[in-house]
Amino acid sequence: MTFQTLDDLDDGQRVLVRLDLNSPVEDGTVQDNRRFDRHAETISELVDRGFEVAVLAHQGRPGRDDFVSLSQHADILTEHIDHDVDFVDETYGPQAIHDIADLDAGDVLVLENTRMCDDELPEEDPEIKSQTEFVQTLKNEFDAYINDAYSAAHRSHASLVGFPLVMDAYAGRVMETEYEANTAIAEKEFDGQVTMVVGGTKATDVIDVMTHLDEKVDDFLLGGIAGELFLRAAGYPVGYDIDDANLYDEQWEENSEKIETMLEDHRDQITLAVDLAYEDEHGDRAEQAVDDIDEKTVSYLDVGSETVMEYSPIIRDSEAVFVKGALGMFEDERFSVGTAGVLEAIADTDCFSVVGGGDTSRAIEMYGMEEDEFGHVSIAGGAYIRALTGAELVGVEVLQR
Ligand SMILES: Nc1ncnc2c1ncn2[C@@H]1O[C@H](COP(=O)(O)OP(=O)(O)O)[C@@H](O)[C@H]1O
Ligand SMILES: O=C(OP(=O)(O)O)[C@H](O)COP(=O)(O)O
Repeated sequence: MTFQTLDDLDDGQRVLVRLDLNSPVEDGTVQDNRRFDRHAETISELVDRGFEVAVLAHQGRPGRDDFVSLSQHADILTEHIDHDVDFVDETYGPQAIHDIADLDAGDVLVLENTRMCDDELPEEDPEIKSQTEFVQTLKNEFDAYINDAYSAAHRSHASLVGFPLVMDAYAGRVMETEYEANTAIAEKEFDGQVTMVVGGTKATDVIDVMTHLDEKVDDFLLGGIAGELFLRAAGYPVGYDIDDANLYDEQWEENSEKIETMLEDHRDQITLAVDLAYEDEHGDRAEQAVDDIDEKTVSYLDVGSETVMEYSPIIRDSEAVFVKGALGMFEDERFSVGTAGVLEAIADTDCFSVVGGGDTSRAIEMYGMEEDEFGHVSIAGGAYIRALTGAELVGVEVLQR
């Protein structure tokens, strides 16, 4: 490992710490999850060592329902570290600078959602990000920058790649452990069948990575939004938006060519759902074989039971299984059949497994499984599958300079 860690940092300094607290939001309420647990270890260590700590993090994407303030995150973090965490509703404005100046040893202050600043997005070269007003203003307030956000390290955003170019930069404990685990996993070789379960809502991330994993992975089992897009490419009348959610059409525009090429060149490596589940007029789960769908009139929220029956033996025969993204909206028990079914099949075998994703890893406890039934549970989704390809993550690269 070539980056500096908290072991290289003298106690008691004023530090700017980038966490990934990006969480599911239900009806405006931020849901506690494994990311808080893991980052709490880094923050607790900094508090115990007398650092003055300001936290940078993002939540959601502009224009989506999950794009909310970090005020609730500060409260959740308080519970996890059993120590007061303050919040200021600015990222680098005058009030934020004032509150940062007021920090004493052991204080923790969460700054507002980085994605509320114009400079944070879009993805640009680290050099450009390092010159933004956001980075240039905050850098003067701190002795060092710590990046603990491995799960966001595939994004070239200001708060992730700008600071290491203009400040002393270190990896936090989560960055360190996730980097070590995922790099070792990427280097593993398997004699037997390697399976990747691909779901979730961020189809663009997974499709891009799938095109680089076709030699490493023998079988991709599809579900979630990516699964429906693949079904669309295979000629089924699904995989487009029928409401305001904007889950499918934009990602279809971005990826349709890649999906069609994957289907043409690697059809034998791709297993698609044979049935899908939706909410019927009584509010119950109903299932429909994909061959019987003439027109998409409902939102499909899970893969069906037949699909789980087809995926389970493939998992049982695998030497390694990688999961990225949920097969359905598992937070609602009616639509947990696909995600819980696949995770249970993995837990029941002695294959090597990795379950990744801030959201997906929540399903483990939610459906009565234990973390130690899996080889590695990563709080990263897109970052970990990108690491599997052997590619460096931009946020890690800048720490290694
Ligand atoms: N068919 C679907 N419709 C709506 N949401 C879905 C569907 N399938 C999966 N999801 C949602 O995907 C989320 C996980 O997406 P994503 O962020 O890509 O994965 P992760 O957080 O695991 O990286 C879950 O919260 C789940 O509710
Ligand atoms: O949740 C995240 O990624 P993940 O869903 O792939 O685990 C990261 O916080 C990155 O968020 P983004 O995909 O909105 O850039």
